[in-house]
Amino acid sequence: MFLRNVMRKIASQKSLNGLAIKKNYFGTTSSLLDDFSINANEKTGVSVITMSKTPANSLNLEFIQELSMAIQKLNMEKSCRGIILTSSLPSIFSAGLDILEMYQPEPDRLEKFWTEFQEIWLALYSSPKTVMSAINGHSPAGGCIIALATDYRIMKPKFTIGLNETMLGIVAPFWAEDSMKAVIGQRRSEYSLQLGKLYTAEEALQINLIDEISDNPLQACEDEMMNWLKLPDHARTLTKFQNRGHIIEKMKKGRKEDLEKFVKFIPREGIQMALGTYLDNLKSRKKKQLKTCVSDVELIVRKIKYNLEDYTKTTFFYLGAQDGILAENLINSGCKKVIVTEHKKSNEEHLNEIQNRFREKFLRFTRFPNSRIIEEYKLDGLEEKNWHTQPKVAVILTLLTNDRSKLSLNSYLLRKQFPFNFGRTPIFLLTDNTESKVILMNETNLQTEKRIPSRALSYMFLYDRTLLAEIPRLKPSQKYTKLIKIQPKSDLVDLLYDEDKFKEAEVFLKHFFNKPYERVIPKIEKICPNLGSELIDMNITMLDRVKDLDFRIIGEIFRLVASNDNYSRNIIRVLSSRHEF
Ligand SMILES: CCCC/C=C/CC(=O)SCCNC(=O)CCNC(=O)[C@H](O)C(C)(C)COP(=O)(O)OP(=O)(O)OC[C@H]1O[C@@H](n2cnc3c(N)ncnc32)[C@H](O)[C@@H]1OP(=O)(O)O
Repeated sequence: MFLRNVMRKIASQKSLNGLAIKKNYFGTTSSLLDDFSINANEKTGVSVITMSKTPANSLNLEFIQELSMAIQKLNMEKSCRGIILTSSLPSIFSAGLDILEMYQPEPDRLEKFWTEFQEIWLALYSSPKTVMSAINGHSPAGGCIIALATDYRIMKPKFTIGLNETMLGIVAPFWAEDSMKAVIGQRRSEYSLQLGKLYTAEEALQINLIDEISDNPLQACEDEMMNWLKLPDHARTLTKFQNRGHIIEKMKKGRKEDLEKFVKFIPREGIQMALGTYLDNLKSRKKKQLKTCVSDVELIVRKIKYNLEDYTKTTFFYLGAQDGILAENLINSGCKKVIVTEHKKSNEEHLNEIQNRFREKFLRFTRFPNSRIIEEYKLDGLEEKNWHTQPKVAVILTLLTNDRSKLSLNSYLLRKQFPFNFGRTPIFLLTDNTESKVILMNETNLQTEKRIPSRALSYMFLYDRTLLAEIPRLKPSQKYTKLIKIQPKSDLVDLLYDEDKFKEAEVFLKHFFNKPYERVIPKIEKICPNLGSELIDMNITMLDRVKDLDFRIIGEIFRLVASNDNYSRNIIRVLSSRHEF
């Protein structure tokens, strides 16, 4: 019966659940929420679905709904022969179900959530296409369930995978368990599930939970896919269903009961307590916790790769102050320097209040040119003209805005009135408002303006990669790809997240900072003739001035410098090992 249905579906390729099939689906499309994109290759018939829901590709209701819909569409698309699932996040394939959907849930949403999860599993497990997972990061629980629903799994070394539900005090659904058994066998499955085992890729390969290990799982999947696609689709698909039919039938028969069980089980007090504790542990695992954290900063911190402590010694520019709350929080959480820029008279009172409260911590408190800020610069003993030069090391723009008109205002101000020449200064964007990311789009237009050369912007994007991934409603085909293109080197992105490289740079810089710049540069130039001029070019000439800036940030700049032209990254290592510094 089941096979007959499958045959019918393959033969007709008619719409499923009323979904329309697009005439031509080749090229790249992205989900409405931009949580994933699909790249359909016309030549091979293979579609790559790349999940990009920061921070962890955790599966919430909306994400599952959209993903499921996309998979169902591909399942019906004649010209699609293979699907590869992967992730754009640097270390997570999928963190499984979004725990927040299960913690203190709303009954209706909880029901929908589980129904959709069942649906996506069915769409994958019973897909007539060849489906593969390029598991390029951790893949616990629901992430593993998704991977198990595909036909072939290739994983990057060192990351972990497994059905760890018992660790959360919950139980994997019977259909996930069945698919696990089908892959690794009854005994191993029972053992793994009861203990909530998470396996490294190497261990997972040993027990056949994955099929291969590769440093580039996506490429490896694409290569492997070609072998699968050599076979006639109908024969391969029918064989798949012969193998999986009983599991799919069992799931379909039991899904209503499974749903009832889930919606009863999850809200139970004991389960909620277990989930709450698990969530707390997940959060407290973070090495660096914010001491002071109110909602807006918390929001910001969720959206950036590094947490606020990484920025606390950095100079902040605070544009378009609405109420100064972010400035306060930055200061409370240890920020050494805050520069507040304000253009509106109406906010003056509040800003004055902040200034008074945190006077000793404010290096500069300013408004835009033509207002009395300039005098305040002078109060600080700095010449106005100095502030019309490029900021030395790092600028963090915090664009606190609530609506579009303010966005464009900020953008306008940044372009027309901001007194600094950003030059090559790395720019971080810190925001509490997803909409404000649109500002970046506006700023791309500024590439044509001398004031903010594209290189500065490219740094902004480097640092801002995770933010960009979150931009809602921004279609890759439009501005996003444009942004990506102006990254000077894509491998730099990886470098920025490489802890070891950070350390190297830090060691070097600690030596460096103990010496006056004039004495250091000639020595550097002996080893590397161009580095000194690069530094000057980058305006890091007054090292005594930037002494107290975060080493990590300066380290990043060094690595950017070092990796740019003819410098080898080893320079940093060589320099740091020389004790005369
Ligand atoms: C009858 C009931 C059946 C129920 C079936 C359930 C199946 C499930 O999928 S339950 C979900 C189980 N998932 C997990 O246990 C994974 C938990 N996450 C992790 O272990 C780690 O996050 C990771 C190994 C995946 C990645 O570690 P990494 O250090 O790289 O990142 P983190 O800093 O831990 O995470 C980043 C960020 O994301 C939040 N987060 C992670 N996982 C989830 C999740 N599943 N749901 C919601 N949020 C998640 C994490 O808290 C971090 O957020 P903050 O930056 O705000 O702290």
